[in-house]
Amino acid sequence: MSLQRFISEAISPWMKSGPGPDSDIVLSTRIRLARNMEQYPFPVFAPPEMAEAVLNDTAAEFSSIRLQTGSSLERLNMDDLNSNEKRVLVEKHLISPYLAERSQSGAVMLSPDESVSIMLNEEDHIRMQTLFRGFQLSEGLDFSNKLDDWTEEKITYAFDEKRGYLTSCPTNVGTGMRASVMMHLPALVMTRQLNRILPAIHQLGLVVRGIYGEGSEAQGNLFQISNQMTLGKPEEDIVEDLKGVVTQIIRQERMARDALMRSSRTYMEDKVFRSFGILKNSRIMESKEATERLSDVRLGIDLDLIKGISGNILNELMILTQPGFLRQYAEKELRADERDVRRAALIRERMELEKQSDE
Ligand SMILES: Nc1ncnc2c1ncn2[C@@H]1O[C@H](COP(=O)(O)OP(=O)(O)OP(=O)(O)O)[C@@H](O)[C@H]1O
Repeated sequence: MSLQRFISEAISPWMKSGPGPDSDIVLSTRIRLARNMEQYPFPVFAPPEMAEAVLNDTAAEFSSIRLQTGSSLERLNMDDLNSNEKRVLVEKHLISPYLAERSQSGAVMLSPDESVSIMLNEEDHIRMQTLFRGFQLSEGLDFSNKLDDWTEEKITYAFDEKRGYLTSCPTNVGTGMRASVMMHLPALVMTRQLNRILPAIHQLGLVVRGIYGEGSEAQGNLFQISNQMTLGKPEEDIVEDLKGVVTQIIRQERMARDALMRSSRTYMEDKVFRSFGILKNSRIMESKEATERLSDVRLGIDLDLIKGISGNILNELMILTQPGFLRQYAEKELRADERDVRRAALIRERMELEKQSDE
């Protein structure tokens, strides 16, 4: 396993193993735990030699983990990567932009299928991320708890009896957990119902973010919904509350899709097949248009209008057509207009491949 493997394919192996529960609407589930070591200052306050000690201590422990498949985690030091390699890892959601900027004493430990990513010396000493196909909050929490228990046997966490796990940012104190689902909600957007639902979600103590997390805009009708509160409730209750809200949203998105298909089937077919045709034929494609068209095609696949194309196309092409990946394939820096040409070519190529594999 090498760096090349992690940055050459847009779609992580964990995404490829078939659809997950409710994956017509929930693309993936993520659990993130923030943890710190008791004996060292938090990363923002740690002098370089202490940051290095944190990195060496934690990386040594995580290297000895054996996952269910018998595989181990691979360490990538930020120092050893060039800026585009880091950008690609950010585009794949495997590291944060913050870690990418922090070259000294920052690292990530990745499982071969990329479902486990542990950032070291990010905002906290340890940020453990686990990703799952579809809607799997309870399964995700179970697995993260196992990873956390295993780590806690080796590393003494900064923990306070009253406040729970101590973290750099006060918004993470307590459980240190963010549980989230990435949802594709085109019908709720089209019927303008999401504008009504979003404020209600906020009132329930949940956050809605775009595809690239905090501060990112919603693109391609993809919305990440996660817990805001980390204090005062056990992890299981936080996850149960989130599950309840997500289940409701799934129901409403399905009802909106059904209603649109009943009332405006021709309009829906036109929208889906028009985007499909444009993606298969364009010579210039801006990223905003690409994400919108890809969302239409994914909806077409989920409504069974488009057959023989994998539902993963949305996740894959959204990542593959980001600037870092495009640069990686071009093997040179690209201007924005050159990127648009390459993006269109890549999408056409990928669509052609899907067609061939269906024949
Ligand atoms: N359910 C999910 N499936 C796939 N990727 C996700 C999911 N949830 C979040 N992500 C990705 O994880 C990255 C981090 O997200 P975000 O900034 O929201 O979380 P965080 O780092 O845990 O946040 P914070 O530091 O604000 O607590 C982003 O790239 C985001 O798109």
